[in-house]
Amino acid sequence: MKIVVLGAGALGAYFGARWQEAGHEVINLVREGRAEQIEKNGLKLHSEMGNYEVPDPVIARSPEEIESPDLVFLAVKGYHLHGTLDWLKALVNKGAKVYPVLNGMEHISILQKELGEEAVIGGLSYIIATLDEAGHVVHTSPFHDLVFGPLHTSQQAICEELALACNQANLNGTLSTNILEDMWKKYMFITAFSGITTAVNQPIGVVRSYPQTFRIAERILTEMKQLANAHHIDLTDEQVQQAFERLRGFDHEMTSSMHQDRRKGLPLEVEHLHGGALRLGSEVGLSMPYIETIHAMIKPYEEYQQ
Ligand SMILES: NC(=O)C1=CN([C@@H]2O[C@H](COP(=O)(O)OP(=O)(O)OC[C@H]3O[C@@H](n4cnc5c(N)ncnc54)[C@H](OP(=O)(O)O)[C@@H]3O)[C@@H](O)[C@H]2O)C=CC1
Ligand SMILES: CC(C)(CO)C(=O)C(=O)O
Repeated sequence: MKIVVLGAGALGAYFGARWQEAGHEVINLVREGRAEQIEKNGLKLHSEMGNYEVPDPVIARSPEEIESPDLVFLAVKGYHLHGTLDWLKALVNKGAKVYPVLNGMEHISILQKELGEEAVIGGLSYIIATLDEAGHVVHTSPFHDLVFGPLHTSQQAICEELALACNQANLNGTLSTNILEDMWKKYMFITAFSGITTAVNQPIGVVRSYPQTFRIAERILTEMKQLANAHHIDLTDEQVQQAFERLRGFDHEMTSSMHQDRRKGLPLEVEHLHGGALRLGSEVGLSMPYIETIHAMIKPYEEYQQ
């Protein structure tokens, strides 16, 4: 497959390198700063699942340099989504479908509105990855999972092609039969996990040792389940409990990517995740006091620089 990685940061560069390792054609469509970093330092993965250095990372600085793309793997932060729309439109006009892996849900309707419903595949990822000072990927989880599935009937073939590409690569790819439900399940989980760890500024083990604090995570899961139900997605109380058990089972030091960003003084995706949930709630007249409080607590750190 010919895959364009738009957002060749921690997650995008990781999966792009894995596809390239498996023999697929991968082009990193990047802005100037990242282009210079990759040209200077190369593209390396330091990974629990196997280190890898991309022999000749392919870089493009504009979609005009790219012919006949099959797929755009979109892995920017929520607050950078609008800045990618012109490049995405150019690539969709050249025939590409877009596979976004951003946490959250709001980006899907924005992308569908801007690019057309046929262009946007559903998707998500489970991985823990970050960039080091050289711009190399540091992958610290034993999982590196991609889930994707059609949001439009015309997308079955490209999803099957992607499933094949994932099978050939050193990663776990799943072609979902209900991608919307899978995305909402992750949205429910990440809103609670990133919300509580970022607001408290502690990893999950510390949160768990204060039952009254940990209970807030369960309340957020419940509010997200109600939100999903109000949007006709059939999440259940049992799935809330499974997500809560997952938080119970994490290692003491485990934390969310949003909390890692807070620790590094980087901008936070709170508006895309928690703000997005509140906007989706107000569309259906649902009040979500725990999410509203967590959103308000994290908001002052949104643009925080240490
Ligand atoms: N990291 C993780 O472990 C996980 C992340 N996610 C989700 O994946 C998404 C990406 O996260 P992550 O990889 O950590 O983020 P990073 O910040 O590491 O990478 C994002 C990249 O997007 C690039 N970018 C931003 N705007 C543009 C643009 N207009 N054109 C080209 N490139 C652009 C940035 O480059 P530049 O240097 O130019 O700013 C940066 O390299 C987020 O939504 C996150 O929630 C989900 C699961 C786990
Ligand atoms: C839950 C986790 C760690 C797994 O992908 C994640 O998505 C994040 O923290 O952003």
